[in-house]
Amino acid sequence: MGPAGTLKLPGRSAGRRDRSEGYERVRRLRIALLQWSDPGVWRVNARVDGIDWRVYAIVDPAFVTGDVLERARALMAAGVGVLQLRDKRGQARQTWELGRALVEAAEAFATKIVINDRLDVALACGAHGVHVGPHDLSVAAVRQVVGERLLVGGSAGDPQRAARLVAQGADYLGVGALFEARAVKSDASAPQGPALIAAVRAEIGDEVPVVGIGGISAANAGAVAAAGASGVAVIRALCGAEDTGAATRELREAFDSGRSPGRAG
Ligand SMILES: Cc1ncc(COP(=O)(O)OP(=O)(O)O)c(N)n1
Ligand SMILES: Cc1nc(C(=O)O)sc1CCOP(=O)(O)O
Ligand SMILES: [Mg+2]
Repeated sequence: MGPAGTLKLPGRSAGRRDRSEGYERVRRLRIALLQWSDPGVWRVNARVDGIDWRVYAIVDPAFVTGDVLERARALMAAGVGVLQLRDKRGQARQTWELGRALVEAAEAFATKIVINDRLDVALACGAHGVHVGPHDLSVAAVRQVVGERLLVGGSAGDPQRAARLVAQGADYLGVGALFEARAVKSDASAPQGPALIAAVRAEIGDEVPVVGIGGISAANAGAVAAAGASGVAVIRALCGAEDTGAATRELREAFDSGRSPGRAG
């Protein structure tokens, strides 16, 4: 264990604040060189590299119009890089069954399946990853259980928490709420705007992919990209869309329109 409960991990052994300045400079230079030699590709680790983060779909059965599995398949067919199952209905059996169906469906696509909140369900259904927030298991605790096996995402509402999560071994961060989202998540913060993404980037640099979340649609995805996000995590604009494929494409195009050239996907 490192200071303040952070775990010492192979390859990413300590948080930014625990490292010497010299080590930090060399590490940043290495990342910058790798990114420069092949822009558009993350070089964090094998779980993260090569994932298209631009559209991170969150399938929440409470907000899906129509059949959940059909909606998820349409999202995968439309090329979402990551699909999170956010099932707040509270029955592990139900979530596990849906999770298994998603994992099976994803075999035909390049989509990574992430389970929200529940590490046990993520492991049991063979998902690629798990996402945890401030009221779930900590990123450090999840990492201790899964080692390098699973993609581990964490929620950050401010730059300091973002840095702590990276130090604990988070593979990526969900950062919000950028726009109004309290109709979906009653304890979401008031809108922080895309400036929150810029503040997180200023704190953690390009260490891990960062997806913005909260009230994101094609109308504001470009601003989220321009602030330095790797992608947008979205529930309503995808789960409630009449045409899933068209909504996904619009979101991706809007995100691309705000992106700086060379930023890793
Ligand atoms: C990608 C992504 N980012 C943030 C969240 C929110 O997680 P959390 O704060 O644990 O809230 P719930 O979604 O569990 O209500 C997320 N799910 N995904
Ligand atoms: C699940 C979630 N987490 C948030 C956070 O701020 O961490 S906001 C949010 C809801 C996102 O739904 P929509 O895309 O429909 O606004
Ligand atoms: Mg959670």
